[in-house]
Amino acid sequence: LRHRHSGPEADQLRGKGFPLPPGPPRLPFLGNALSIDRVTPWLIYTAWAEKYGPLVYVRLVGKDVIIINSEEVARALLDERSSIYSDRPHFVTNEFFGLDFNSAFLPYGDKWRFHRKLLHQTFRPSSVQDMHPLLLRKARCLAKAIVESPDECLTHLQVHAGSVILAVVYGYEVEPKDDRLVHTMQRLLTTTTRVMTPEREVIASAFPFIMYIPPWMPGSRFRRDAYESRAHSKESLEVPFEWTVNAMASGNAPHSMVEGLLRSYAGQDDDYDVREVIKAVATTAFAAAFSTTEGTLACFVLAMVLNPDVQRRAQADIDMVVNMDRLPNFGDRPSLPYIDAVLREVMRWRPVAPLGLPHATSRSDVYQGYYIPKGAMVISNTWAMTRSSRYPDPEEFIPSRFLSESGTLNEDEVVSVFGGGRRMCPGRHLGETNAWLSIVTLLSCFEFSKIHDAWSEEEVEWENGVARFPRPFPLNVAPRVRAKLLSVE
Ligand code: HEM
Repeated sequence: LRHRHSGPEADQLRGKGFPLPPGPPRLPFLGNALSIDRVTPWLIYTAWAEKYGPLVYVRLVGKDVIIINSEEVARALLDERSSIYSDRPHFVTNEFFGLDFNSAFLPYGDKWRFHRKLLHQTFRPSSVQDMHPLLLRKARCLAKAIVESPDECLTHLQVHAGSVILAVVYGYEVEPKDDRLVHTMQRLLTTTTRVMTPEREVIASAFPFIMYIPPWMPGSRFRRDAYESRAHSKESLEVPFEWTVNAMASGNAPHSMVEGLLRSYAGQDDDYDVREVIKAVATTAFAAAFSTTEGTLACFVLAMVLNPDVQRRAQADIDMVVNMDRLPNFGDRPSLPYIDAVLREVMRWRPVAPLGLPHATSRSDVYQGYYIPKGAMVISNTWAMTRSSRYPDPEEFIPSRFLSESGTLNEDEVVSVFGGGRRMCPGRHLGETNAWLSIVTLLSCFEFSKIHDAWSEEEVEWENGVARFPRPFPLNVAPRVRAKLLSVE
């Protein structure tokens, strides 16, 4: 976290006697940050919420950290005071590991604004609508792959996630197995997860010299990791981008984010090197979409395995609306509110980003009498928000909580899972449109069930990297009648 000292304005507020929000007692340097359960910190933050309320202050390794535990406070601060709450904390490891190209880590300012503009151009609702034919084709490919090897169902979800985003961003069609570009891009995510740990950030910011230890000295692992990470980062920025540039040069590039942006910015002078920005937003989109998409679908399959009644009801609805001689498509969406309710409940029940991405304050503030320092890291605890009193029995999977009495969808779109304010996920329309189609296609073609009655969620291991979601777990996948349609498509 870059040290943004409290300025005169902050001192004035502090001088007026506003207290910091309540929180746990001050904890020792290093000790506390490292003792916070790194695997599931949101559980500790949620326990603090019960004790201290919706706004918690904690000082972690010498930094101010504000934790927002309720949607009401998130809206009041992240949305309504977005000019203060839209910065990101500065992690020294981002630059060191070559990850500072990522739009999601940029400080609030003009450069970030330009990235957001390009992201919006590609992922706004009307552009996502143009992607419908591509998404339909991909959902059917996924279903076909599962028919062919149902035992690898969860791996197919991963391939599907990569395949959709590489087609959308670069116009690239992946090979069904061992695709070179998928490996390149996956390497970036694996390295990011391995090197970008809170421990490393704590160590690097406390002992910056560790980043300059020569490769032959003890303790140089840090630096060797950095070489590797920077190489992967460069590769994932350059290789797929070059693929699209070459495809454009040969006149057969399909429409994609990179192709569209290169065309619309061709010959335009700007304050930024537009080609470099296009590379950066493209790799960012891949990194942000891949695990969140795979994760949402893996949580969906887990929910179906654990809740056969929900699965039956969802399938009954589909079978009523969609004739057995065809597969569902986007036109069916308004007639299938329960499927949207299932999707919302998946995102609420096991949010793939339980703490979102941290924001930071760009100036000090006072909220409900509490002083919020400038430069504080602001964590939006989505886990707590998706377990609020608005959702009785929050650990139960109950899609009907999103339906009104007449069976239509209610107003609650669980927006907290996409973050808030000006930093809210720009890929949410694509994320949820693709998830809806994948879910409805899977439900129409397959029945998912436990391998035996005693199997429970406790046996699931969780991926805790860029996103949180179940690692492949054993399950039965049986084709339904509609799966036959896939072979004639
Ligand atoms: C279900 C799927 C997804 C979920 C749950 C999700 C969730 C999130 C969350 C919680 C954030 C942090 C927001 C904040 O700081 O307040 C975020 C940021 C972001 N997401 Fe997503 N996301 C999903 C899919 C996608 C997709 C498909 C893309 C791109 C195509 C994408 C691109 C981004 C980008 C670029 C950011 C950084 C925004 C910024 O810093 O300005 N996401 N997402």
